[in-house]
Amino acid sequence: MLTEELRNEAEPIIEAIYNDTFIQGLIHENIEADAIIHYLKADSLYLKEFANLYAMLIAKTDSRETVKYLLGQMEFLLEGESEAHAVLSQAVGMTYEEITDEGVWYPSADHYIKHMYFNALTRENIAFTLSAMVPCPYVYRRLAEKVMARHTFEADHPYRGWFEFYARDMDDTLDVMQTIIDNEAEKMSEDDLRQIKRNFMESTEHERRFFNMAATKERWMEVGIHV
Ligand SMILES: Cc1ncc(CN)c(N)n1
Repeated sequence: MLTEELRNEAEPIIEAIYNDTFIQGLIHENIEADAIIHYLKADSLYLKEFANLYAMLIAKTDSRETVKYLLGQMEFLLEGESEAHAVLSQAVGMTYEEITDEGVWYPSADHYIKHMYFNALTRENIAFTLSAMVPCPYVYRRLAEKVMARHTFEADHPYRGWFEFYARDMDDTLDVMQTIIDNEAEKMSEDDLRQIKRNFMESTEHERRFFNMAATKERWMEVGIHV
């Protein structure tokens, strides 16, 4: 199936994310507090836009079942993955609200989100946007699986809860998204299939860039334009 092929092709990028500074910093508890704060400021806005994208897809589908699924996903996102974010904000000794009362819009997060909006705004078939959205739950679950398989965390490890949150089955999310994509892919032209694949692989790389954006505390050059 198409999504199985995509998951296999994404594996080396996810392995690279595992070896990059941010995840290694969480595992070895030597990540800078500023990098975590940078991540949370960006991620709070990212999740808000992700919920908006689900809303756009609701308007495009005529399947009641898909509408119910998308609404459920919005609900979950509007919780903002608070459990995972709480682990990180606790580790830096601040509340999530303090850190994210002004979320900040950094270049790599901007690129990732606009990649998804481009598909939502130019394609009627929701499979195109979903193929750009599915690496969001998939990469995090695959990363957490790798970490939990390779490391044993003490009960008091500050980031254990973060990995456990994402290792916990997001199966229903992923299965539904992947089923919709695989079903739509059956009827697609070669060109459209290439676009579906590009969307998925680019978003997988955007996930890597997002973590590196936080690790390097990436900002816009023109500070006057952005906070
Ligand atoms: C950028 C990003 N990608 C994925 C996730 C996990 N849903 C997240 N919280 N943030």
